Amino acid sequence: MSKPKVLQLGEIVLAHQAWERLSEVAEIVTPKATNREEFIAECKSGRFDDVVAAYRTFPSVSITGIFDEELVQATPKSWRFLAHNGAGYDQVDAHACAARDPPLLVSNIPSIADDSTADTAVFLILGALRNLNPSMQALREGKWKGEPAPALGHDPQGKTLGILGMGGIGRNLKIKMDVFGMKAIYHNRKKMSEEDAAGAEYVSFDELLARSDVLSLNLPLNPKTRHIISTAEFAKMKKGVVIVNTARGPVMDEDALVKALDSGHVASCGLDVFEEEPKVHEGLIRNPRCVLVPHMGTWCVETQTRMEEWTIGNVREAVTKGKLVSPVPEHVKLQ
Ligand SMILES: O=CC(=O)O
Repeated sequence: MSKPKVLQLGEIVLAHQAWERLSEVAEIVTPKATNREEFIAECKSGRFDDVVAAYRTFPSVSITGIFDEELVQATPKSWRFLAHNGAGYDQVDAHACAARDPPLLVSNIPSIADDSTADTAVFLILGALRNLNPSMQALREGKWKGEPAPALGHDPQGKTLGILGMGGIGRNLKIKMDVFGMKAIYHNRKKMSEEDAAGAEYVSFDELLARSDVLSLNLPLNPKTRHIISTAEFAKMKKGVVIVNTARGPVMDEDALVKALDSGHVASCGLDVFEEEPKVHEGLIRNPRCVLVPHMGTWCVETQTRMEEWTIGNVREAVTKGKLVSPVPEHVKLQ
């Protein structure tokens, strides 16, 4: 009997053994396409007609484009599962996938990226709050601390950390920043149990904006959260607030952030994500008070290995048992 087919969209960099073991239960196929137009044509050509599940990475978007309605409608009906290697799945329209007949069920990686993403947020909070970037830049230019010396930074101890989007990463960050003496408040659509919020205080959105000394964005990107932080929201924040974003660039209006930085209303920021990656707003590049990291939140051997293994586990479950281990929340009830 022939094995079910798995479509590989993107490279396996670390979990080679798990990937090899997958070929005991599935035949791996790879696309010939090098861009979206070719990929859609390949889907329609019948070449993927026996594909049951696909493994996908973030960079594979350069071949397929966004998994939107148009692409989902071009996929063959045999293709029932899409295992995404990442926590955030804004490159995949989960609603369009659910609406297809039969649904194309999507999985992500649930908690594996929490530590490394929260660690990146800790780095950005400390870097932005302590104003470390100008002196680091000056040192590399042979100017020691720089002339004049940079403005003094601030200690985290006793400051209020506002977390917008208290999920696994927000909770992990809250616990880590307890050690630095920060008091955490959070806003979600719904209040969580004390235990899930790790003791952080629940506040309204406006109260979060008004009380935070450091505001950390930890919410997923979707049509409701796009530009959730813009001019009106900056106006409600304290003068001298520090903004940190390890979620997705488009949850914040970058133009509005640059204006708020230029006026001094926002003192500094730490960003791992940008609105139009890999493009970075000129107003952020020229401002030494911005600590900028090129989307490295999970860029660690251990985390990346576990992410690949987990995603391969989803593919394996799909082809052997006809279900996913960790479907995205919107698809839990569909399988
Ligand atoms: O950005 C990284 C992820 O969503 O896993």
